[in-house]
Amino acid sequence: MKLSPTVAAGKAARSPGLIPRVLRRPAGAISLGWLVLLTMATLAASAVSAHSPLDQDLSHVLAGPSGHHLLGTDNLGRDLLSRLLYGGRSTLLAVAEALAVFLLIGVTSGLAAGFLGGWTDWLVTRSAELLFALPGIIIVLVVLSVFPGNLHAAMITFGVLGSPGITRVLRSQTLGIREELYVAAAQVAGLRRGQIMRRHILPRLASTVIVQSSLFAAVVVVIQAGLGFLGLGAQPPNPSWGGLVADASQNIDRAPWMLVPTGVPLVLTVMALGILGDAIRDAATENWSVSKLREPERRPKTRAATAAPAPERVGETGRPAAPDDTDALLTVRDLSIAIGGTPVVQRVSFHVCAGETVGLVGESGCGKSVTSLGILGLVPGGGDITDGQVIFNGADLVGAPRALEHVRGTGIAYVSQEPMVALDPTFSVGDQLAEAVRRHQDCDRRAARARVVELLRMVNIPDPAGVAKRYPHQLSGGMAQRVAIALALAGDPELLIADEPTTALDVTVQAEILTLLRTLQQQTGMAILIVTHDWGVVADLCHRSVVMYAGQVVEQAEVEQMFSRPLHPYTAGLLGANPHLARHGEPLPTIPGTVPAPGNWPTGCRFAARCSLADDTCTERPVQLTAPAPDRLTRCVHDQQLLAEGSHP
Ligand SMILES: Nc1ncnc2c1ncn2[C@@H]1O[C@H](COP(=O)(O)OP(=O)(O)OP(=O)(O)O)[C@@H](O)[C@H]1O
Repeated sequence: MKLSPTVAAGKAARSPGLIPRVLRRPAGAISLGWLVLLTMATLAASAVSAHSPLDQDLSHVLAGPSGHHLLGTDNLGRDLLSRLLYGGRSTLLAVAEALAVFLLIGVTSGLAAGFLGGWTDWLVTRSAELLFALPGIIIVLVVLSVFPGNLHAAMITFGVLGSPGITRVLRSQTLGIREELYVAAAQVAGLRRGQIMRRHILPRLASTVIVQSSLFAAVVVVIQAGLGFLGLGAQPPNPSWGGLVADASQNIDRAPWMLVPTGVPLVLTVMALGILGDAIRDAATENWSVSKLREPERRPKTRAATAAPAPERVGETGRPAAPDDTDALLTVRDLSIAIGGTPVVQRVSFHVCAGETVGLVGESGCGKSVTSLGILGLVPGGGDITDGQVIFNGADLVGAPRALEHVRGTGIAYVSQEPMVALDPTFSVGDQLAEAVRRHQDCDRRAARARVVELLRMVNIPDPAGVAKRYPHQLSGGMAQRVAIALALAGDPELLIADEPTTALDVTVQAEILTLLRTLQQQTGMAILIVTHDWGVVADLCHRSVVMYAGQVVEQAEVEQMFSRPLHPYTAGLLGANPHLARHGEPLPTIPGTVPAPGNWPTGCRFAARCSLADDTCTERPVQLTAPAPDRLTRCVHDQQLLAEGSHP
């Protein structure tokens, strides 16, 4: 599965914080400075101006600025500075009211629609479209005609009518975040949906919320001033910014100066809110550029097998025979999965027994990751399980969200191929682990912290207390994978699904992680389903292996048997392409052709186009799995021939 790299940079954006980064921008600093100054001045109006906004001095009407009246007076001799500041209070109150409603509705509905999908999404999207279609300002005028002079009602109405804007933005952002693996990891760990939205998605939306709020506040200031100008705001003699502009425009012939103290603050405030929104957006995104991402410790896939222990070690440990699936901890039975209506996994069956390690092997795109996520009810790309069963400890998890909630984290844990993406960038390692520990154990903060250190020690992290304080972006790839494993262990799972846990790691680190998994399995007795394309990993860790090709299981066997006598030409081809078997100076053997894409699967054997044994019988009809020998399953019409020949890679 391919993953977005953006999350890895998330925490990088925290240092330094958002406010210092906004202040580093001159436009941001000036805008914020103006808004803070204005807010403080309006709140402390009585201290800033010695005059009351209602006091009339008919001997000084329409006067210009003077020591006594710093901004002059209006046509009734009232102090303009005082009226401006007191009028600002009603503007601030209007902004606060409209913004509160705007955020309450917009954030809640956008988050819920994007994360929950389904009918919630449908309802929210349709409601937003309906609100968008309404003529906002006319509705506000109607409200004011029903509740004359009631600015609170007008602003609450305006907040409701403005909310679809932020709802749509947050919904689409949440749709993207929902697909990221750390959200899947939080689900796997058993977090409830409300907790995931609040703790893992909302923080990622914070900068968007601030930007949208700032832009909406600018609109509210304009609307509130407009209503005041029309005489629909604060009733005379109470001051309002719109009313002041109206007074100034009526006296423009006699006292043009009056427009300056009444109009300029309004214009500056609207501009400051707009510019501040831009500055916050720029500051929030500056550390998210891909160029600033820490390069993951990548390596070409072929080198993995070179570094991994050689297949000759198979069988050294005296592994058990293929167990009967009636004792299985996990039984996947005829599992079919479709994404966007296209089948990507078809009638996949296998099982994993307690304490056993099973390898799910195949080329890229064969459906290994989708199958392993499907087990946990987390099919990517909005896909669905269309058929089959996933039986864990006797209970079918398909279409059973409650059972899944109980199983995730404690029954089955998941470690992904991209640990940096699986960890939430907005929380420290210690916080994430402590959250997982407290979810699974009834313990206080202190006990959770102690358990965090113990877990980090279990995965061989040096200085566990120090590492607990770090954020994911401060970890190396190997360390992040150890933390991801520690997170998975927090619920003492019976089964760990590890999806290519070493793919994104450096060669030396890969071997350490594999050793760690083996040690942890010995210590805890948990079963492991490991998704891999690397025979070295299979040889080193697995008891049995399940080979997938083009969405189907094509062979299953005990690892020793599969290595010594593959009963499917695809398995034989994959084993033959093992870099360990390459002769010096000769090109690495490969299987010609590529895996057919979902939607383009042929009717007969899906491997036929690449198979040297293929004949007409292969392409006539779908090939069924057969058991040509005890504990062996293969999907090949030439199974008896392969068995008789004792095919070797
Ligand atoms: N989010 C998604 N949206 C659409 N299609 C997807 C999505 N994830 C996987 N698929 C499709 O499902 C099929 C199986 O993908 P899957 O990731 O399970 O393969 P894989 O065997 O695990 O390969 P890899 O090792 O590259 O992850 C592929 O054809 C892929 O295109």
